[in-house]
Amino acid sequence: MSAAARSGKRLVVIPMKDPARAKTRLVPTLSPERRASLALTLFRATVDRAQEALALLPGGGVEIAVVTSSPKITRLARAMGLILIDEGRPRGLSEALETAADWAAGHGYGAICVLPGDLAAPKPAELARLLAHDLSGGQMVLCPAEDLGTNALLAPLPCPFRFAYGVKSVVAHRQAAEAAGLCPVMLPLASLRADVDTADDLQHLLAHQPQLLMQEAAR
Ligand SMILES: Nc1nc2c(ncn2[C@@H]2O[C@H](COP(=O)(O)OP(=O)(O)OP(=O)(O)O)[C@@H](O)[C@H]2O)c(=O)[nH]1
Ligand SMILES: O=C(O)[C@H](O)COP(=O)(O)O
Repeated sequence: MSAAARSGKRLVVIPMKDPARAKTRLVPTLSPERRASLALTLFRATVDRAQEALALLPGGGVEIAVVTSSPKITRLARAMGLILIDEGRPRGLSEALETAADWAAGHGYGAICVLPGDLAAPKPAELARLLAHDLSGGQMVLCPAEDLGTNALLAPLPCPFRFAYGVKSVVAHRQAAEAAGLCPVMLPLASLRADVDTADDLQHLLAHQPQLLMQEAAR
């Protein structure tokens, strides 16, 4: 497909570390094997939900990519039929996403939607609502996490501000987008408020989505 034909298209980008280096906040709670397994479970669940969301959208204007430096995630993403973006040497989440946004702009996509790979249970209908959001009038969209992280972001390409993932990043992203002349819209989607970072998040997942962890054990 030519760049011109893609300009109305949107790219969902899921950033993913190597599972062996992931979920370090759970070091006191889980063994290295279980941390890696949890990271993979959450990644697969996020991809599945994103694929279900795409099926709800008419017209096929959205594709899914993974940005990673991990050989294991590269193999898995290929097997899942996803677009692969090589982040090169790992330099952090915002830098990996800058690489992905540059790649997407260079390949003619008109907008990027960043979804972290550790969302516990995003609802496909809510993801579809985000992915279909109108970006006319310079809008961009932020879905805040409970802890004021950024659990989803939809921005036009080329992206006129730099990513600022980290503590209270939704505030930083809002300010950066405004400073770049965009109009940030806060979209507090209920199923995108939680990700799985801490032992408390994991307890919540076990209490409310035990089937997610059982599916992985059965693989
Ligand atoms: N490609 C890429 N993805 C990253 C990087 N850092 C974090 N991620 C991904 O971004 C999402 C949110 O990551 P974090 O919560 O910051 O990291 P985590 O490994 O899940 O957990 P912690 O180690 O406890 O911070 C997850 O899908 C991570 O795999 C990075 O440097 N490169
Ligand atoms: O800005 C953020 O949301 C975080 O850096 C990435 O998400 P998490 O650490 O809350 O998973």
